[in-house]
Amino acid sequence: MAKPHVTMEVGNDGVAVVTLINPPVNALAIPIISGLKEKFDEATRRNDVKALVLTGKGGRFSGGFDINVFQKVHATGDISLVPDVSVELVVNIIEDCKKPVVAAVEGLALGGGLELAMGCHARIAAPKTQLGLPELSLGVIPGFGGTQRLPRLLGLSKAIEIMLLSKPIMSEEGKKLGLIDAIVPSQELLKVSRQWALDISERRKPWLRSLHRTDKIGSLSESRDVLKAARQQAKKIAPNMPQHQACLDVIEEGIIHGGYNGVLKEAKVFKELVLTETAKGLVHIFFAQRMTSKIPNVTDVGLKPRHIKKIAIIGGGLMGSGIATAFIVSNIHVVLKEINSEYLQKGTKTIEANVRSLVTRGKLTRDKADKALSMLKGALDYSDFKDVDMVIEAVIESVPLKQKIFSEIEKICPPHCILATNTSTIDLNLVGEKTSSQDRIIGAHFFSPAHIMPLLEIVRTDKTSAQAILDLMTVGKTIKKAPVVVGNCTGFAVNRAFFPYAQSAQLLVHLGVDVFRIDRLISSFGLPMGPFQLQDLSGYGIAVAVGKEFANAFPGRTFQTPLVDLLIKNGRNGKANGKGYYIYEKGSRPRPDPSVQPIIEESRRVANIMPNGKPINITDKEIVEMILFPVVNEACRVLDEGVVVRASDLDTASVLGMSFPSYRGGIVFWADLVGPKYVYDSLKKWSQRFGDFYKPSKFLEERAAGGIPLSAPASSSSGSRSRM
Ligand SMILES: C[C@H](O)CC(=O)SCCNC(=O)CCNC(=O)[C@H](O)C(C)(C)COP(=O)(O)OP(=O)(O)OC[C@H]1O[C@@H](n2cnc3c(N)ncnc32)[C@H](O)[C@@H]1OP(=O)(O)O
Repeated sequence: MAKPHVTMEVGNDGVAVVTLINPPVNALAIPIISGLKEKFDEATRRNDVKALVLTGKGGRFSGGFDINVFQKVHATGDISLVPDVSVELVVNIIEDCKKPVVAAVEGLALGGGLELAMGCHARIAAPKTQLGLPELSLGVIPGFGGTQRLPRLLGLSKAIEIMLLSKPIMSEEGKKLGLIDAIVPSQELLKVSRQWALDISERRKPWLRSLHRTDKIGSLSESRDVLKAARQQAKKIAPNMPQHQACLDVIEEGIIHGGYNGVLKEAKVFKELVLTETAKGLVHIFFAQRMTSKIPNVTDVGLKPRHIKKIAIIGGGLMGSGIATAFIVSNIHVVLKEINSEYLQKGTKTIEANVRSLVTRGKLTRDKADKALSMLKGALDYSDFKDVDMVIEAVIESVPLKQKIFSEIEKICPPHCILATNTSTIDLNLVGEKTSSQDRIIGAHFFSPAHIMPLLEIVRTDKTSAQAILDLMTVGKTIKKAPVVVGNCTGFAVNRAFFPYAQSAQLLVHLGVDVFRIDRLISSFGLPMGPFQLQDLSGYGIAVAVGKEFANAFPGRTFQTPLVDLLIKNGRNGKANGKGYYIYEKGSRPRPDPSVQPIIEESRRVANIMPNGKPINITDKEIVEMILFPVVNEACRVLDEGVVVRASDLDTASVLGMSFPSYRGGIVFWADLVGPKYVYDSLKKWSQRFGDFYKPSKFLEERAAGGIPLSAPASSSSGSRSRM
């Protein structure tokens, strides 16, 4: 592949077209930035150049500054790797250029890409071009003048919304708001941009420098009101992250002291933010998510994904109907099979409600909702299975039932059909034991609610074919899931690594710690809710069933709580019946229920594990660590057994499947920041006090002793096995 570079072609009309070339997204790598300086310098000096057009090759203007540079800064701590672009290039060379510069924008202009375009004197875009400043989602702020120019081009409120939410707009909206000067068909983009540039040079069109504009900013007091409201919003949406408030401070600087001072402050704050742990975590997750689509011997052996047009789902319960929803809204035909018409009707109703809720939340238009529902067909037998490309079984967790279903569908479905199960715990070899189609058997483990949660764990056995894995990965992306390929074991990667999460919380309660204190602390750490509220939400039946599975699979390191059974005995079933640890009332947030205390007390008496019968004394920090370090410990076993291809896959899976905060980089990345030795020492100390639940794994012990990060590849410590 050619190295990133910039070209310049000067036409007979006197327009120099400067083109960014760095496929696939023309990221602004260091050679691109130096190439831009060079070409602009040449164009300014040449007498035959009257005006410039800046564009990107391959139908995409630019995806922004090269994020690999951030990764290098994080690895080395050397911030000087980030070049000075905002003043040197965007202000001095582009915006203050003596010849007019027009940006010809197509496909996408994100981050630094849009910032370059905003430094130009006009912007012409192709239809449906994405425009945005998503830097906050990487833990930084726009650093090439975006915090100053965006508000000046389209007004403060909208600019803040685009930056705080990291949400791009389309060029059509950009045109209405004033960010884009004209929208023209892709094939005319360069022609119109050239003419526009000449028109500016001949004063037929205005020569505008965005940084100098004030017409859209409003009065100082209006701006302060907008900023105040935005600060409140930022506190809510990003409580543990520094970049949102920092972005607003920098915008304010520009409003009070002028755009140029704003740019100077922006450059300083940008560099400070690059070095934060938040930026490290978010940049790590950016690349980790993209790595999940690279599976050795699957995605690198020249296989072509087959097109999946029609699928069948067996079981219309909560999971089955959620999965069906995910497929039909992506225009894939679904046959939903149930055992009787009552269950089928129930499943269909749930799907309709799911689709309606997507419309209500603005995620789907009414037309698309109608189209989606027309892709669904109910069935009570297998007659519609003859031409399906994939079956996903989503019935209750019963081995004999699943075995029966798989031997039936093997006979009825076409030979290319993928036979998938949505089991969350059962060994896939058992599921497929009664078939001779082991190569087509695969796990498609969705997370509830399946039409919303982004993770799809693709579980493979030793016998699953590479083609089946590739097909499921591909259709997974079509239905907008993030597929992570994992190996076969109880709980697979996510539920396996996180089973100690709920159990450790239960253990702490039985050592005398308050349920609601635990939930508050875990929420403050950054998970959307604590373990007890989560248990209320997912229902106690699941907690009991899953608890048993893990106790059987991993005896000696599970805590079997008496509390859930007692809650059920007392008529509580969590959110489902409005009574759990919390009280659930329509229209109000869940409130801690004081009447649950006597049940907790009874459970403590039954478990009888408090040292000397007294509650333990424990700090807030210890509570968080005693809940999350056992997860790290199990994650170590997942890594050691090769259940994931690489440690960063478990990071992605923890963020997308368990809502572990992305700004902490995922479970393994976070543990490496905390330090394997510290995690090991803490677990060791607790195991001596509270038993084997906390006993450090061999993998953790070795890594801690050797000073090796948990994320280092398997060969970094001895004895790792592989299930992949
Ligand atoms: C100073 C400035 O203000 C700071 C900045 O500009 S920071 C950067 C701001 N820009 C962004 O956040 C955009 C990040 N990129 C994206 O959101 C998406 O990649 C995209 C919408 C541009 C394209 O999405 P999509 O077509 O699905 O392709 P996707 O798989 O994500 O990316 C394709 C490849 O480009 C790479 N890439 C995308 N944007 C990149 C960037 N800004 N820098 C480096 N590499 C980038 C990806 O890592 C991926 O590489 P791979 O093929 O080796 O895995």
